[in-house]
Amino acid sequence: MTALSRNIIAVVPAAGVGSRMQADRPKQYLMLHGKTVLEHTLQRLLDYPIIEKIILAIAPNDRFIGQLPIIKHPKIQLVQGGETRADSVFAGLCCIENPEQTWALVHDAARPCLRHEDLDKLLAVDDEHGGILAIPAVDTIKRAVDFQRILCTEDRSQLWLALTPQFFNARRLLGALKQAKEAGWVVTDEASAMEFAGFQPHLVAGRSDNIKITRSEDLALAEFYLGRR
Ligand SMILES: Nc1ccn([C@@H]2O[C@H](COP(=O)(O)OP(=O)(O)OP(=O)(O)O)[C@@H](O)[C@H]2O)c(=O)n1
Ligand SMILES: C[C@](O)(CO)[C@H](O)COP(=O)(O)O
Repeated sequence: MTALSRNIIAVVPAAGVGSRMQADRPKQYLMLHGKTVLEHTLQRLLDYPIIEKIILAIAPNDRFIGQLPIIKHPKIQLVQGGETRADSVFAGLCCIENPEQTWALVHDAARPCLRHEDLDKLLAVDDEHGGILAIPAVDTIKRAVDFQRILCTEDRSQLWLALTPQFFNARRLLGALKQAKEAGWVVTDEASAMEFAGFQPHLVAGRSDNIKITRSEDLALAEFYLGRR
């Protein structure tokens, strides 16, 4: 299948509670430059023309989404998320009408600083393995024992930190997520399900400012990054 013949649909998991943020609301609804984190993320995807549709997975009890005018955009479809991030992604993928001909671009709602230059690089991937944005490890990495004592230092020359978006043929990803769940395999990103299914996704070097807003100290950094051209 050539890159030109495939449809591209974004799936945005946004059904988390943001427990590590310890805020008064889920972190995707915290404000940066007068807009919610989710609005920033959605706008980055809406502004990238070859993304045909955005399937947004939200929590069943989400009481904030209705306050965001952006969700009225014709390209955005809401779906109920699940217990885990992988469940939310799976629910979004199930809304794709033609998964054989569609590639899913899965991107965390909590990563609002995504740049189109990284999407250009990631969307060049079009083989069965798919690919993810990632950054090579730049710090020394330690493996710990139970009481946070150093067990050993890892060889970081082949270690990368996975980001999102992660980009896969939707039918293959649906099958991989189903297979991993049935086997009780813990899936923290889409690539780990694809790996479990025997694929070796490409690592596409991305920008280190594509941060995931996780803890309170990440907000100021995200605000700084969003303020830059
Ligand atoms: N059941 C879940 C859990 C997470 N997510 C989404 O997956 C992304 C990455 O997850 P994470 O950063 O862990 O978000 P939370 O689960 O909300 O954070 P925490 O683990 O601190 O509770 C977020 O956009 C989050 O909204 C989701 O759609 N469904
Ligand atoms: C998908 C991800 O952002 C890749 O690094 C990460 O695995 C999400 O982890 P989280 O604990 O659900 O934030």
